[in-house]
Amino acid sequence: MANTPLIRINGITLYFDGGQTRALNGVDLTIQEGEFVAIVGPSGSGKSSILNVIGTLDTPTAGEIYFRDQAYSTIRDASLFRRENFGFIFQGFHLIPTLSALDNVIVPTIGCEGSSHKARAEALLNSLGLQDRLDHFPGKLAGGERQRVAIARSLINQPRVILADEPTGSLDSANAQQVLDLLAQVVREQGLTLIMVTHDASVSARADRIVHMRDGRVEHPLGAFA
Ligand SMILES: Nc1ncnc2c1ncn2[C@@H]1O[C@H](COP(=O)(O)OP(=O)(O)OP(=O)(O)O)[C@@H](O)[C@H]1O
Repeated sequence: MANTPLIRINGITLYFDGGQTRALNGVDLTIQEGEFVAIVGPSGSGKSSILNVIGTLDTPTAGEIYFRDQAYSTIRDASLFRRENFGFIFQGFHLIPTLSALDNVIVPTIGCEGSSHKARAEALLNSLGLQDRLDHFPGKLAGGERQRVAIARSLINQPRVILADEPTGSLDSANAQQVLDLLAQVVREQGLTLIMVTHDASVSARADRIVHMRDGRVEHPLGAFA
């Protein structure tokens, strides 16, 4: 594991509703390259919010985030930065119902240069055991299969970090286990960093580190706050 953190979060605050709702309240957190970090905490504690600001889906109200040495406040093209560095996996899969599994995986490459996206998507789906499902629409796939398509989609642009928000939350325990095994395997093989929000203790138990959140802050051992 590298000594310089991959991601450094300094005093991040995030407000919604014109300042009426405080989702994050001074979060400090560092994440090393190659780490599997589980983010846990009560509902409303800011878990999804921290994932969203790391992934540039939300812009913090105050504070700074660094990716290696690049400060987020200096990023000119957030969607390019996001596409180059992050893959996203959501609890509800977020697949497009009118596209096949293969086309769903290709969606994040739209507008990108290069011609090998389809071959790469096929290879990813094959590696996730979906070689017989390439032409299936999401409605014809089981939940575990849908999430495997979503994992393939998250990997299509060769990101450095996977941000997963309750990826097993809609699956029964056998499928959850299988999806988690596949995700952990691919992350390990490719040396990716995995940041995962989860309510499931059997999922967080597999992480290198568990980050506890409460009231928009990272809770440290002994009840102290960062
Ligand atoms: N887009 C939004 N607009 C307004 N308020 C929001 C928005 N997103 C989150 N919030 C609020 O910010 C706070 C933190 O929400 P967040 O979704 O980050 O928590 P969470 O820990 O992920 O919760 P859960 O486990 O229920 O998903 C909550 O009070 C939530 O209602």
